[in-house]
Amino acid sequence: MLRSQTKLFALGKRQLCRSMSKSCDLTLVEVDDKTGIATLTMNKPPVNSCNLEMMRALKDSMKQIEGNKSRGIILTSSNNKVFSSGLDLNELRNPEQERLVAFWKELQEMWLTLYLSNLPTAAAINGHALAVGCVMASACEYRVMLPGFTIGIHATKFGYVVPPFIVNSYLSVLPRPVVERALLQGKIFSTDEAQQINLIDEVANSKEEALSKCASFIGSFAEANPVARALTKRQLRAEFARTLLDEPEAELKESLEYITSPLFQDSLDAYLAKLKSKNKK
Ligand SMILES: CCCCC/C=C\C/C=C\CC/C=C/CC(=O)SCCNC(=O)CCNC(=O)[C@H](O)C(C)(C)COP(=O)(O)OP(=O)(O)OC[C@H]1O[C@@H](n2cnc3c(N)ncnc32)[C@H](O)[C@@H]1OP(=O)(O)O
Repeated sequence: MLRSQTKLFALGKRQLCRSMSKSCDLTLVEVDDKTGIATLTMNKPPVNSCNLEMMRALKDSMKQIEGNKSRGIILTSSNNKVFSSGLDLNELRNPEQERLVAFWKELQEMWLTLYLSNLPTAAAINGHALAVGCVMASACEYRVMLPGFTIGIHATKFGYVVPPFIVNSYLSVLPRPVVERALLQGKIFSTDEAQQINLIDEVANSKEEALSKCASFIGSFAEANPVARALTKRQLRAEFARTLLDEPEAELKESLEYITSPLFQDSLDAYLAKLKSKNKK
């Protein structure tokens, strides 16, 4: 995509600058003037983990793209090894109640905004997509992945119960028996395995090729009336979004109780220690 053909803007600046000093643009949005397709790039070093500010930036960017009358959204990463490492586990560890409430509500809203977007959505998965990273890719309508990476929801492997809307994200892409086995095993798929079970739609050999394949998918709706398309999509997806649309407070309460339980905190401590020790060896 040529720089001259794109409009570039960034969100999350103010939020990030309050809590971190490393970088100031959590998300980047480029709109191709010719196609009208927006590329939404996750840009939170080192591994695009989703903390409160990141999810807010993602949600705000998606709303801004919808408001700008773009023709579609391609979600991707500025990191060429990691699409997203999922929720920022530090947000869940010994959380301060008020921040945890804001964090979980933001997760609910970010997921709903992406899952029910009026626009065609596609993910150019140019790195590992783990847990909520996989959930975000699954919430899109189309997925193109680069070889040599992994994708999946491995929560049960490290002792976490999978929330219903995360189950639904998988169910909107994969058949129920496949979802059941994958979630219960905490299975992480290679690019090839993901293609075999249709968790991803295509494999591309470079990020440029992945973006181009995503753009072609979005272009395939050129003949569809955007309003009719959006309302039909909402109808098709409403069932899986029902819990969060109708009873977000109940889902929040259940999740908060679970996250703050000693059982959850103990397994999180052990998991984080394992993750950190990897880099000390
Ligand atoms: C009864 C009813 C209950 C209903 C249930 C309700 C609620 C349940 C609540 C929660 C359920 C569980 C939900 C889970 C969703 C999630 O998304 S949890 C996130 C899971 N993600 C992971 O496990 C990914 C772990 N990361 C990796 O495997 C690797 O980092 C990587 C992505 C493959 C990249 O590897 P790479 O070698 O490039 O990088 P490093 O490993 O060196 O990482 C760099 C740096 O970043 C830290 N880090 C990585 N991932 C995270 C993360 N997700 N959160 C926080 N920090 C992360 C890592 O520790 C390194 O830090 P450093 O050593 O200090 O440099």
